[in-house]
Amino acid sequence: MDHFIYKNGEAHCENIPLTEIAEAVGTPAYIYSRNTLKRHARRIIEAFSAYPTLACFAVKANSNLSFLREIFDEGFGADLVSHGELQRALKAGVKPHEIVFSGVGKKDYEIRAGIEAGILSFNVESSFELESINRIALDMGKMAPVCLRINPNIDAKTNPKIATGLFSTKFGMSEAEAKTLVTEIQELPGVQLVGIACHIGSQITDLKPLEEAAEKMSSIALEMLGNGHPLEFIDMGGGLGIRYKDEPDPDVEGYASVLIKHVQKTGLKLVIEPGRLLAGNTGILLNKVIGIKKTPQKNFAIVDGAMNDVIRPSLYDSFHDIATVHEGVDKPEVLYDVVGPVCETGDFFGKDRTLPQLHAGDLVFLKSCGAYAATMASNYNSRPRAPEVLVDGDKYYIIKPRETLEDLWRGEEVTIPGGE
Ligand SMILES: Cc1ncc(COP(=O)(O)O)c(C=O)c1O
Ligand SMILES: N[C@@H](CCCC[NH3+])C(=O)O
Repeated sequence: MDHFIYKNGEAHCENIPLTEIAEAVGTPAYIYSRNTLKRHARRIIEAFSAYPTLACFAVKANSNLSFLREIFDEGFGADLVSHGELQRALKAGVKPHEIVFSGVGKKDYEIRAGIEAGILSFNVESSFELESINRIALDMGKMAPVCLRINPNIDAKTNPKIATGLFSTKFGMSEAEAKTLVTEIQELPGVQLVGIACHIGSQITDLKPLEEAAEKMSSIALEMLGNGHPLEFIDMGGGLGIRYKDEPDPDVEGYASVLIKHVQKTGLKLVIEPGRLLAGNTGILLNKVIGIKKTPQKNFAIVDGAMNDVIRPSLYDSFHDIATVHEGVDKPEVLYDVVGPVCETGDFFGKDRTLPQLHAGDLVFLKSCGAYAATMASNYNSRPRAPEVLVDGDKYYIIKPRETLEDLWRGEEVTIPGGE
């Protein structure tokens, strides 16, 4: 979050005071630092430059078109999970042959669109999906590139809701099933094997499980290559975690070296799918205090952002740091639950947070909202989606305007015969 800094007692994103953005676009608003994003992207590319690697940004982390454009301009491909993400990535200028398409339940129209676009690979998660891809490709007179997503049964030591590499989850297939399917693929004229993939989870702060996965995947690849299966790459997924609270800063170079150490034994190209690592600490959600409510037990700071804007605290009990836009050095410190206006007890951004005393109208910001914030937003309680702003030095751009109240209502109603 190093491009969000206090100057003259007031928080800025790069050179722009957050108060200026609040005046221009209102609150709540997502604000991203372009230079932080560029720096993160370049650090990843540099860390993997010692080995032939394709870094595919996990579009689910942040699918704003301008945000994506910045990432693709730095040489990233895309990891996607839906037709919608495919369209957004293409619109933002990704090279189609640098796209991997993940997901346990791809529908026929999504598979067709991926084949039409000419993507690098479908990361196949089941035998039924392999059959669908083969059927659709043959129907289109094409051959679809596929990669088998293996579940390596490794504990990523992260929040269970975002762990994906254990057999108890719906993701991937066992090593045994993958070994059966690689042979079956030879009999399927509509698909061509290009690789194997895994993704063991998200917000992983220990390199050990990631290394264990790389070791396991490399040994599976060596065995498949030995049996004459023509692999081109190993896709190690994403997952390296960031600092939300007291986690270590991500060791991008250490991460690159543990993956490369094992994958290079196979001679295959490496694919990675980072999401949070690029985007998470590039952005904030700026909020205004609507009012302060005191009860015998608590002080509630009720802000205008809510769980529909950033759902991570409500959904995963995730910690996001909260700060005031004005430093408030001369103010007494008070313990607050920072909550939104949504009609749910679970609508909170932070509990028992010590902040300089707040009043209605004060601006507070929720940190680490560059990933899995705007993309997980909803219209719950019929609230409009917040705008997104990209700051670049002395300038800022509204890269998505606030949804208007009319947008929320328009085209929604179908009047049934006899209805009003
Ligand atoms: C298949 C796949 N790839 C990549 C990612 C991106 O993960 P992260 O944002 O933790 O890097 C995810 C999300 O967990 C995923 O499911
Ligand atoms: N949405 C999750 C992570 C992504 C999981 C995707 N497999 C989060 O906010 O942390």
